Amino acid sequence: MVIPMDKIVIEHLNLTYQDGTESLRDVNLRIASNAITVFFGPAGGGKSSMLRVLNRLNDQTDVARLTGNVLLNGKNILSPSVDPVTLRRKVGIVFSRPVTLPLTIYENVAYGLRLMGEKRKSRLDDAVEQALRLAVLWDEVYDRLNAPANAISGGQQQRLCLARVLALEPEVIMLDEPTSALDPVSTSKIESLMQELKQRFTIIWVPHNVQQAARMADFAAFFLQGELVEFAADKQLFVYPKDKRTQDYMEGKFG
Ligand SMILES: Nc1ncnc2c1ncn2[C@@H]1O[C@H](COP(=O)(O)OP(=O)(O)OP(=O)(O)O)[C@@H](O)[C@H]1O
Repeated sequence: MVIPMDKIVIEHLNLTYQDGTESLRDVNLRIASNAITVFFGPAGGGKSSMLRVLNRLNDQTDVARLTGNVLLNGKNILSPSVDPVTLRRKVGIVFSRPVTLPLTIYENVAYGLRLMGEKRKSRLDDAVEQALRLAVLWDEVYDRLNAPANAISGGQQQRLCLARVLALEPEVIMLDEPTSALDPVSTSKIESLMQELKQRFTIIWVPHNVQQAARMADFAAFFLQGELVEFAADKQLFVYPKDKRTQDYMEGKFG
């Protein structure tokens, strides 16, 4: 049996926004590599805030206080010495609606690499193809790489966003309700794709409902009003929740 390694260790994390909202309170959590960890729970629980901490997107929002440690490969990413741009290459994010750039399919994937200074066409071509293949989109778009990105379907655009992240060779991929705007067929494609990609990456997934949480989870964390209420491996949390609040949420007693 392979024992999962901790990719990320979160210790005593507290986050308060400038308006006084305490969106995370003393969160302690270990995120395993080569696995899918789901963060689930009702709106306002702190899941998106947690993702934004993990790649320092919070640097650009109105955070009043952020304390605690977030260790990635043992190094505290909250330290001022960590460059957020470098961090965001290692910890990529896909949002709930596909946010494509008003560029061609090719340029959407090449964008981050060009920003990093890559100019060699052959390198860019290889990286674009490889990322599109990993995102299982290559066969659908290889003959129209110069078409505008918004000419493909919503499900394809979401995989394009994933390809854009993959082109930067990340270590962690975070997905914030990535299928909430997609039809069931596209949803199922993204779900099975991520089950494949977990062999190579650490994946954090905010599902859009409990059923998806249970389908996807190798580890599951239930967030409620800024608190990490419960965390468990496998599907345990969905079968035997220990906390009454987790159980009530899963039974639909509150939403
Ligand atoms: N920029 C901000 N300024 C002030 N409060 C914020 C900000 N962003 C989020 N919050 C608040 O922090 C709390 C946690 O929100 P967050 O978006 O992290 O939760 P969530 O579990 O992801 O919910 P959702 O599913 O609605 O996105 C909520 O009370 C929210 O209103």
